[in-house]
Amino acid sequence: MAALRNLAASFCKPTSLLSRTASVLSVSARYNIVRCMSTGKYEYLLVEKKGAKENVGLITLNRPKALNALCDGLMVELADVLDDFDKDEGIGCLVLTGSTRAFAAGADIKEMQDRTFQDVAGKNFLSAWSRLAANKKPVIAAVNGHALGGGCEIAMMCDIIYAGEKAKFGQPEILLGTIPGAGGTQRLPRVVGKSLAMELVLTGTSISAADALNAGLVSKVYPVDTVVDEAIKTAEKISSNSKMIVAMCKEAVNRSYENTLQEGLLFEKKIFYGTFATNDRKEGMTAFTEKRKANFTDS
Ligand SMILES: CC(C)=CC(=O)SCCNC(=O)CCNC(=O)[C@H](O)C(C)(C)COP(=O)(O)OP(=O)(O)OC[C@H]1O[C@@H](n2cnc3c(N)ncnc32)[C@H](O)[C@@H]1OP(=O)(O)O
Repeated sequence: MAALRNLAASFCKPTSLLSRTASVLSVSARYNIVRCMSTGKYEYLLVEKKGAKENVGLITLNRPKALNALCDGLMVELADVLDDFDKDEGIGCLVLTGSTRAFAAGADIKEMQDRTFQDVAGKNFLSAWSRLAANKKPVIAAVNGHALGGGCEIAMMCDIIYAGEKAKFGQPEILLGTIPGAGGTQRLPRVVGKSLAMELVLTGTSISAADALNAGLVSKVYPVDTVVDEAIKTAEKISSNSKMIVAMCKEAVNRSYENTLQEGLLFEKKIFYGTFATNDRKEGMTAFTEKRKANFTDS
């Protein structure tokens, strides 16, 4: 109960509520999303703190009737929750999950079907989606069921993907007469290679969790009912490290996708040197030599 009260309080802080309302209103206005924020509850998400130290933020996509289709309102709420968790100093890592049947079946086709070129290009459709990829704190996707189209793309925006045994990954946009718009033609080939990515985006077929593991799209596969708990366990391990050093490490790995190897190695070295300006680097090495557990202060 105390945890719930804390969570509610953190989401109801006047500044947080104001900024959340402002960001929702600005994006909502562009897409004519009519939604009541006055209750402080999310319409499309469940948000909890997990782990023995409540240092893991669990975000559950909660639009079951539409298989968690990623409508504009849901993506705005997701961006909003990410902002809140980013500001929360007690949270070190996030887990993003859906239902047993679907992580997410893609962008909301019914919402998209009547949009024109002017609507999508002029109003910068999918702009709220990039918030997840830009998150400073690590995010683990715990995927069960369908992760299709935008569902596969938001899983790929996460830093680690754990899959339940029955998960399915695919980019079926071609079957709708369009192409992926949130990274399916860009992130996917970098992860699974050109041949498999081409096959998936050009045929619209999906692959199993086992094949996704083989291809390197996911790092681990678990029984369906344990994947979220396993993700939380890993998130707790990450959260027990220095948040500052974790963010630096995440940024260094992400640079490997953007840079040449030489530029990446240079960037890594600079970040590595940078850790020597922190108290946590000093504490980590001191704790090792004193044979005790490090007590990081995120400074
Ligand atoms: C990000 C960008 C730029 C693009 C995209 O993501 S485009 C979307 C890509 N995704 C897809 O094309 C997948 C669409 N969904 C399906 O193919 C199927 O729903 C399924 C294979 C995931 C599951 O099939 P199943 O027979 O088990 O279930 P359904 O009866 O088809 O679905 C249940 C319920 O959910 C609604 N639904 C499912 N996916 C979406 C979606 N992407 N957008 C909107 N609504 C979706 C589906 O219509 C049905 O609801 P109703 O019974 O009320 O119609």
